[in-house]
Amino acid sequence: MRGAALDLDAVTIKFGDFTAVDSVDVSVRAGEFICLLGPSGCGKSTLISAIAGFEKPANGRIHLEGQEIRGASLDVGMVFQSSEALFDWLTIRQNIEYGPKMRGVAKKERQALADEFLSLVGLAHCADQLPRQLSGGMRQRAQIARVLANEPRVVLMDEPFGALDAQTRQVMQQELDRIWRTSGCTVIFVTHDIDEAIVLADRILVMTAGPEATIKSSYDVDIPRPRDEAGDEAIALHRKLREDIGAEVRKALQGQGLTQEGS
Ligand SMILES: Nc1ncnc2c1ncn2[C@@H]1O[C@H](COP(=O)(O)OP(=O)(O)OP(=O)(O)O)[C@@H](O)[C@H]1O
Repeated sequence: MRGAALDLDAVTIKFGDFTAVDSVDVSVRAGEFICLLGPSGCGKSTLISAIAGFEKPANGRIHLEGQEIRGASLDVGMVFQSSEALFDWLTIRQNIEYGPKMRGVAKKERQALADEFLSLVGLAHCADQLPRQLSGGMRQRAQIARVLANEPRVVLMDEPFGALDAQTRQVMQQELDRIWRTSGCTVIFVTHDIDEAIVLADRILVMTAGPEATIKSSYDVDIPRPRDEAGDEAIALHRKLREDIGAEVRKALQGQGLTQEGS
């Protein structure tokens, strides 16, 4: 699997007269791990929906390795927060084989793909179970395997660990770090959790409060992997990000009339 470069050029996304995202410019390197942070409701999901080809920008363009993204494609996979995205009547193996089957991959080859990704996410022993028989963390691993079995070049993740308890979340972050390095794909990961972004990202992008949200700042994370969120560098970066995002959250709350100016 090979990651793809992405170029977002003046991307604006509207819902009717409402401009959710305004003029976003971002270049992502092939194989890069980007985390997207920002106040609740600023437009993170909207932006990655446009990269997935689910939303069409009102202005601007998104290119994957120079090809304009005009709709959903197998090059871009999406992992959602809810593991209900799995088909609950299919076994884990059948869920993983579903995408390859739909694109006409022969039975033997898709069985091999399923074996490869079941083993990559550590679920080989659960292949024949149904999603409801697995824990939340295991279901999220199955979702990741299902997406990777389509051999995407870019994986978009919308708060994939948001519903997990703190311990499971930490294990899943370590697992994702390993899976990403093995698979080589480009990842864009939406999260509310600053520590999660610090542990995972090559680069963290902070969005402004919406409407008309855009990219406010970009932080290269040069801390050696595997990372410890309690290390000095991580703590210093956490502080900077908290201030940066906090200013946007206050703006968003003021916009909703919920705080006084300067509070
Ligand atoms: N289909 C839609 N129709 C109209 N407005 C929408 C639609 N989808 C999103 N919005 C609006 O666009 C803005 C951005 O929403 P979005 O879900 O992208 O934010 P977010 O940063 O992902 O939020 P959160 O962090 O809470 O998940 C919000 O004001 C939201 O109400």
